[in-house]
Amino acid sequence: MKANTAEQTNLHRPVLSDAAIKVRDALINSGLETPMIDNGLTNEEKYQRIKHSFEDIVTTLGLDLSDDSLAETPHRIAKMYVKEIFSGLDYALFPKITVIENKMQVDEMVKVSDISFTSTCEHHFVTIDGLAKVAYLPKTKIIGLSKINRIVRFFAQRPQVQERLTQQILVTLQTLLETDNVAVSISAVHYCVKARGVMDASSSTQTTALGGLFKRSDKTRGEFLAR
Ligand SMILES: Nc1nc2c(ncn2[C@@H]2O[C@H](COP(=O)(O)OP(=O)(O)OP(=O)(O)O)[C@@H](O)[C@H]2O)c(=O)[nH]1
Ligand SMILES: [Zn+2]
Repeated sequence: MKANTAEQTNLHRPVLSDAAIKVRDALINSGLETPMIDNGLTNEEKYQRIKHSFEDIVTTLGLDLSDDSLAETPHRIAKMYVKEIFSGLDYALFPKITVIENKMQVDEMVKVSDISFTSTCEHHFVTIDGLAKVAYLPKTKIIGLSKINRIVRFFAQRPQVQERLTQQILVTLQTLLETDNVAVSISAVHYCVKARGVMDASSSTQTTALGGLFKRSDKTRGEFLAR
């Protein structure tokens, strides 16, 4: 679906930060971008269409949309999709990144553990509940710690597969920190495995993405993988 003219589309398009543009380009170039199409829709138009589609789904299931508990459900889902659980599809919402020069010449590992997130499985659109661990060896740049959590959350707010989420966080930090020496590990419970289908309530999935020294050096990898 195309908007009427390119100019009209651009009017609705917020300016992206330099960091968001760099990260988006790096993901496209590495083949790790989420498969997306440019349908030219504004967030308001997306909300309206999703709301309308969910009215259809709810009534097709035979539920009564005039019931006061259900009446607002299509609105709630549309709002949740666009503004909350899939908001990471919109690079205009990429977190403001604070990167500072490594004047203190830190060269030992910076590691952030137990970053909690929820995401959504792109095969079934149900919850993924996970913890991420992220580390890097500073080169010329140091990143504000909370920005690591925000980057994890941003990419989690998309329909995802865990392997891609892990790699997207890796490439994003490599791009912003200008070093290959980054590592990401995620442990997550997939509700498409737990709450439906095979109905396994106890399994979890571990994925790891390693760059530079984290891949090449047993010692660095060991230090990252240890708690
Ligand atoms: N590799 C990977 N697979 C995932 C992830 N999330 C869900 N899946 C799997 O995607 C697969 C989709 O398989 P299908 O056979 O097409 O779907 P299905 O019939 O609903 O499969 P079941 O879940 O086995 O009932 C399932 O095996 C899911 O467990 C993920 O993050 N990574
Ligand atoms: Zn799934």
